[in-house]
Amino acid sequence: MIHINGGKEASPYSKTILITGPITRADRPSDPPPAAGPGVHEEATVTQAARALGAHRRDTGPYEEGVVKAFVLAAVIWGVLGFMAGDFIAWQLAFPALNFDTPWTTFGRVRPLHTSVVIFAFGGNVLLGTSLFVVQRTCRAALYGGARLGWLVFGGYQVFLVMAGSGYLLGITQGREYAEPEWYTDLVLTVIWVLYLAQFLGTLLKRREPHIYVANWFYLAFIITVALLHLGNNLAAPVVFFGGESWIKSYSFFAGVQDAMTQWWYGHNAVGFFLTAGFLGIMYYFIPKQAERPVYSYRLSIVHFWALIFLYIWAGPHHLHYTALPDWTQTLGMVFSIMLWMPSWGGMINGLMTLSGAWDKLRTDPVLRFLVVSVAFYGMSTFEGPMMGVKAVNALSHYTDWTVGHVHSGALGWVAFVSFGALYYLVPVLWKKPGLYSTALVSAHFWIATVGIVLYITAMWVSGIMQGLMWRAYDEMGFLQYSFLESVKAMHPYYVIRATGGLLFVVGALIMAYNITRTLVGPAGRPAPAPVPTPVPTL
Ligand code: HEM
Ligand code: HEM
Ligand SMILES: [Cu+2]
Repeated sequence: MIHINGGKEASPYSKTILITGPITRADRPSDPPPAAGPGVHEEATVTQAARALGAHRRDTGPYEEGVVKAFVLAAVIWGVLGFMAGDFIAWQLAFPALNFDTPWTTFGRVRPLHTSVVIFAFGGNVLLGTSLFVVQRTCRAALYGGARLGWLVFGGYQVFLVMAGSGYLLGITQGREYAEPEWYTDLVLTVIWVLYLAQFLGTLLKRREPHIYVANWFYLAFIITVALLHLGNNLAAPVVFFGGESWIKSYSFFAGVQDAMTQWWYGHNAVGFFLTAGFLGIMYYFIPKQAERPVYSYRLSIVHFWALIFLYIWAGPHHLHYTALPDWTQTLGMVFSIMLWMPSWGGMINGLMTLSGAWDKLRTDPVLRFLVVSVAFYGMSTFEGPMMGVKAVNALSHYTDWTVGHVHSGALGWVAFVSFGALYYLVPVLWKKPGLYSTALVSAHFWIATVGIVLYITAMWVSGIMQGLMWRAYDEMGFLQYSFLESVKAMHPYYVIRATGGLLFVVGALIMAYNITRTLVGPAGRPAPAPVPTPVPTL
């Protein structure tokens, strides 16, 4: 049934049609039949959620967008740099001469530079930018703390990134994966993160929309959990407090296997909350917006949220199978890894099925293609992950390139693709352009990057499994059949393929940077092709 404003679902938005029930053909004869599935039955929640999601259609209130623009541009710049660093180390693995025999350019230093730039600089700027955009729009409230706090968070975060990245190249590291910065850089991040939390939470609290849209739940879980992880993992004592050459060096509060577990509690949950929960927030806002459809099932999104955050926290020990970690802890990690498959696929289904009734848009809208394919990659890597969490499988995959392939199907296919989709969505909206400079270039980016990912991960599957099998092969006398060096040599062709795939990914990102730049500086921008008329019933 449809209530025009003034019906029993009294709404502050005049002239707004609020749809509180399943749309039937009788209501709007031109509409396609409602999509099947739980979505159409969750009347109250769906209406609230759809209202939160669509709030800004009616309200162009004074949102703080300057800082969001800055995050978007920073993400593009850091992204290109981080992908280039990744491809550089990929070529180094194929051709070691590229280490150039200087300490600053060796694999050992550039590798953490790569991981930190792509995760924290590219991914981080995407997350901070989109979260500050989404929370304002879905809460119908301007940023708490205003532009001043926003710019403080933005500037402070970039300072942290430069401090961390330059430290790696100079050889300053505490050697904890994905948490390499030393204590003084950690402290800077702590302050910035608290300010960011205050800004996000403050905006939530002053919301004018009663419902807290699910994307904000995911963002909030990301912000709070990353704070806890950061504090727990970085508990360390500087060796010398004042003066001396070693003032930057510190030692962890933990020792031995406890230290290993702390690191992987952090490392695993950095994947779960930085690379997953935050980006699911992006999925839940940008896919419905770009597809112009409501989320497939709002109820599933809530089950998805609680199941995911509850299960993720326990699976960290799968990074330490067959180590000194007690056996029961490893088994716990394995069991929770397998259970994680379910909420992950719940999320994937919710994202994909949001397109029900709008699949045809994939033909004409490459931005939506990025978003949807990212969810497919999310589904793939969250199937592969639980499988690799099984001890018997991990016995083969651990220490091999299979792990690196798994990482990048998540990182390139899911994290980077969903980010590209969000960035392409945001640029015309933020800069108030009729559309992107070129949809054809978005399509080119999509295909080039997709081929790049496929080359990357298939090469890693082959080389990873080959490594694992070569390392465990014995001859009839019981000796190892291959020396380590033989396995390294066997990897060479696959490293070349991976680096070529990486090059394609970089080319794609440069195309994006060009397209976005032309959109910003060019004449008002070429209008996007007229969208295929689609009914937008429940938004
Ligand atoms: C052009 C794109 C990229 C290329 C060519 C690339 C290449 C590489 C290479 C060669 C390594 C080292 C692998 C090893 O030690 O054997 C690596 C590690 C890593 N990269 Fe990338 N990368 C790219 C993009 C990304 C992105 C976008 C992310 C995250 C959002 C990412 C996250 C990581 C992580 C987490 C590792 C560490 C993996 C592990 O320890 O298992 N990479 N990358
Ligand atoms: C249900 C979800 C997932 C599970 C159960 C899972 C499980 C695993 C397992 C078992 C490993 C190998 C540990 C080892 O042998 O050292 C691993 C490594 C990794 N996974 Fe996942 N994974 C999941 C999803 C993802 C996603 C979506 C991403 C990226 C966005 C990701 C990023 C990583 C990274 C970066 C590593 C490498 C860590 C390192 O050794 O440096 N995972 N994961
Ligand atoms: Cu993990």
